[in-house]
Order: sequence, then structure tokens, then C-alpha cells
Amino acid sequence: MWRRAASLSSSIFSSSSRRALRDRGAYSSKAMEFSSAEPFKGEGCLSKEKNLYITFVLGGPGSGKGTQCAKIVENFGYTHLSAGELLRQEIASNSEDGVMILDMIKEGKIVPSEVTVKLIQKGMESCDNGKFLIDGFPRNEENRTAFEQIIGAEPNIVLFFDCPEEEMIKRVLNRNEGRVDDNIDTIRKRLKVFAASHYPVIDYYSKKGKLYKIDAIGTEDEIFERVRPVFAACEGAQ
Ligand SMILES: Nc1ncnc2c1ncn2[C@@H]1O[C@H](COP(=O)(O)OP(=O)(O)OP(=O)(O)O)[C@@H](O)[C@H]1O
Ligand SMILES: Nc1ccn([C@@H]2O[C@H](COP(=O)(O)O)[C@@H](O)[C@H]2O)c(=O)n1
Ligand SMILES: [Mg+2]
Repeated sequence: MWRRAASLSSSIFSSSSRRALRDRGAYSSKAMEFSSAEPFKGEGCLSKEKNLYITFVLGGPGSGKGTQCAKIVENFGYTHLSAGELLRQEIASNSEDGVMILDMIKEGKIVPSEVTVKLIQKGMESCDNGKFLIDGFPRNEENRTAFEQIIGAEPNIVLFFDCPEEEMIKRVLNRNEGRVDDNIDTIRKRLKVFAASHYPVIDYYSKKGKLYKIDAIGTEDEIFERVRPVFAACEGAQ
């Protein structure tokens, strides 16, 4: 059974699971420093109603977050909430914030955290499942602290897809899904924003022993074989 986020942390992994993960190259040396359970604030309504298991999925534009999330959903029964996709749906619904969000996305900027977290909250509340992949979030420290304050929870684990810029540019330009930000000018802006804002977030979770850094070069299946053991270890610990 999935337990309340309060009682879960990377400490749920047995030492043999940790060894197996390390041997498969699923995480960096920093992330190998597992911390003990963090106190769970649990003030948000969600945390009182559901047993939560939250994974944040990080990585630059085109690093393959969405692609790998689809495989995690298929294999491990998570609910996938992509922050970018929730924002695009908000634009499509002609909501009050739609025009502001579209302008930010076209410029590769990060939308004010309260807007994004409220959309994530709605997504989490409308779902019976408590196992969430929150993709493309948090993009910066403001996102991270807003989630803690509004949702009242922390992630159990954080995946970081590590991909060179040239590869990310190539993948985004080949994506062909009609996204307004899949053009070279916006990609360059998004990469700048990513470079300027992601490190403190990664560092924060690394120090907490929650970070799994995944080498995002290879075929989609090869990369998933690096991701799989992270989730298999969680299942084994239930
Ligand atoms: N390992 C891979 N090798 C080659 N192409 C890939 C790989 N993984 C994903 N792709 C392709 O690269 C593109 C970007 O992948 P994806 O949409 O999963 O990235 P993302 O990290 O979610 O990007 P964004 O942050 O822009 O939403 C897609 O067209 C996808 O099919
Ligand atoms: N936490 C976030 C996530 C996304 N955005 C905006 O959406 C754009 C697309 O996001 P993807 O994850 O789908 O690549 C992104 O460039 C941002 O403009 C955001 O503001 N905050
Ligand atoms: Mg995506």
C-alpha cells in the first residue's frame, strides 16, 4: 500500500536497493547521500485526504521528461501532471490568466508560481490516485516553496534528466507537436532560464538525498531502463 508522504522518504530504500541503483548508474554521488525522513508539514487539504507519493520530474526543455513519464505511468500506475501541459490547457480554456500565460510561454519565462501550483493542486484533487509524477516542476526556488506552502507536502523523490544542450535543441526542433515555444528563438530563451534557475532546486533535493540524476542520452528504452529501478525499489518497499 502507498503510505502517506509524511512517513516516506528515500529512507524507504533498503541498503541492497541503494546498492543496486548505484550500480546501475541511476543517481549521482551527491544523491547517494540518503537522508533520514524529513518532517512532513501536512497542512494542505490534499495531504489530509490522500496517501500521497509525489515524484518531481526535472530536466531541461526536450530532455525527455514527458516521454519517460508516459513509460512510468504505463509500468507503475502513476498519474502524470505536466505543469507545462496544465498551463497550455489553461490558455486553451480562455481563462482569465490565459493571455498572461501565453505571453510567458512564448518568451520561455516562468509563470508566477501561485498560478501553476493552483493548477497542479486542482489536478491532484481531481484524482483518486495518490501517486503523482509532477513533470516540469519546480522550475525555480519560488515554484518549490510555493508548492510546499500551498500543497503542504514535499516530494518523496526527484528525477533529474541530465541532457546536453545540443541534444535538447535537436529534440525540441524535431518534436512537431505545434507548440508555440518549439522554435529556435524560444528554445534559446528557455535554455537560458533553465540554466539560471534549475541548479538551486537540484542542489536542495540532492542535499536531502531525494535526487536521482538520470543520464538522458540514449534511446527512449535505454533511458527507461535507468529509470525503472528507481520505481521498482519504491514498489518493493511497500
Ligand atoms: N531518448 C530520446 N532520443 C531521441 N528523441 C527523444 C528521446 N526522448 C524523447 N525524445 C523526443 O524528443 C522530444 C522531446 O521529448 P519530451 O517531449 O519528452 O521532452 P520534455 O522534457 O517533456 O520537453 P519539454 O520540457 O519541452 O516539455 C519529443 O519529440 C520526443 O519524442
Ligand atoms: N513550472 C512551470 C512549468 C512550465 N512553465 C511554462 O511552460 C513552458 C512549457 O513547459 P514544459 O514543461 O512543457 O516545457 C515553460 O517554458 C514555461 O514558460 C512554467 O512557467 N512553470
Ligand atoms: Mg514535456
